[in-house]
Amino acid sequence: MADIRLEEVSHSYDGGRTWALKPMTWTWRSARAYALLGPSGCGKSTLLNIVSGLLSPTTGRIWLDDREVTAVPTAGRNIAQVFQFPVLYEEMSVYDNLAFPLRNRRYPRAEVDRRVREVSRMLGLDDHLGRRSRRLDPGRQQIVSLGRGLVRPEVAAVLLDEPLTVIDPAMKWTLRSKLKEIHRDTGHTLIYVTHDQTEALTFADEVVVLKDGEIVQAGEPAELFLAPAHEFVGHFIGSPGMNVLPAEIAGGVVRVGGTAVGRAAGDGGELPPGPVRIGVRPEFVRITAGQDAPDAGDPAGPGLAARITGLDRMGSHHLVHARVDGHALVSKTGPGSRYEPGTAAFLRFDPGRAFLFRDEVRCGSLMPLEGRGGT
Ligand SMILES: Nc1ncnc2c1ncn2[C@@H]1O[C@H](COP(=O)(O)OP(=O)(O)OP(=O)(O)O)[C@@H](O)[C@H]1O
Repeated sequence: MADIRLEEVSHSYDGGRTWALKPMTWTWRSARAYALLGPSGCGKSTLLNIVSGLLSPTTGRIWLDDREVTAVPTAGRNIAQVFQFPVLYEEMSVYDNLAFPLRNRRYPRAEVDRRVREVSRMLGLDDHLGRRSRRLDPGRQQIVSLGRGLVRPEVAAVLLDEPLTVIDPAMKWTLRSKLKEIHRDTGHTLIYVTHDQTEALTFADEVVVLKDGEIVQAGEPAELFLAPAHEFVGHFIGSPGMNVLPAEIAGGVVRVGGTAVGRAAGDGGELPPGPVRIGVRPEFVRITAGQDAPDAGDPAGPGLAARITGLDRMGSHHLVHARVDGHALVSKTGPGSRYEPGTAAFLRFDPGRAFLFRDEVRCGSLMPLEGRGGT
């Protein structure tokens, strides 16, 4: 196994008019499980095909540890790839399909048998080993494809391009946890492409978020949720996504309308005055109204004046919709909360959970005003 390092790798399909991948320097570390997450057309498959060697990058170099493989074709890279739809020899048995990548590389017969049976057991294929692949339903065929990707013990990485698309939803959960188990057992480097945040967050040690051919953030699932580095990550991950509220910095204080909501703490030093956007997830917006409303003497201040505009009862929680200074905001509250549309309310943000963005990129955090507990 090896680290896979991309150095200034980019790709254009139209001679440089548009870029499916913008110059990217990034290392996939050995033995980690990655999810490559992003919307349709953001460049996920392009990136994967460059790693596997199916596609030659327009610029840049690719390394497996200290061996450069930019010009090495797929077969010489020792990387397995599983696609969205089954890729099998339909006339071969399931056993022979699983054995194929090993026999092709001249593994000893006993080793072939041992690995095939191991993978078959892990993926629940034991009862189907003798059947012809074309006789299986498409879901089971895809599981065999997955097995073919996982059967070789020494691959540098297994690349999975939306591999569970044809699998029915109930089976998806089982297979995803199976993949995690297999990852724990084999220590393969896995790169799993998906546009589904749940799939990415539940599967990966590290999630790499791609937008318009660029990595906008990479980190552990909790990091992406708790501290989005880009507004896109705030919107794309989370349900519903992060709220964004236009504000202004003056004298180090952040104001929404006329109300001071906190101090600006820059990620890389003091933030210059001017417009900024506050990003805060619905989970971290506290809403108070009616009898719960803070009185004027509350040392934390009353919070941001808002008006409740709607309530969605979601079963496990409520989504309270409000308007603040002409902007819509959502708060996630407990299932028993009673907020009446049309009533006045106050909003506060959990300290350390509201961030400041300029040009969509995080530039700082919203800190409590001196001597106050929060917004
Ligand atoms: N063979 C090709 N020829 C020309 N343009 C292409 C080709 N393949 C992809 N593209 C373009 O490159 C961009 C990135 O596509 P890519 O398939 O890598 O994205 P993706 O994130 O994998 O999308 P999806 O989730 O829909 O598969 C898109 O604008 C797409 O239209």
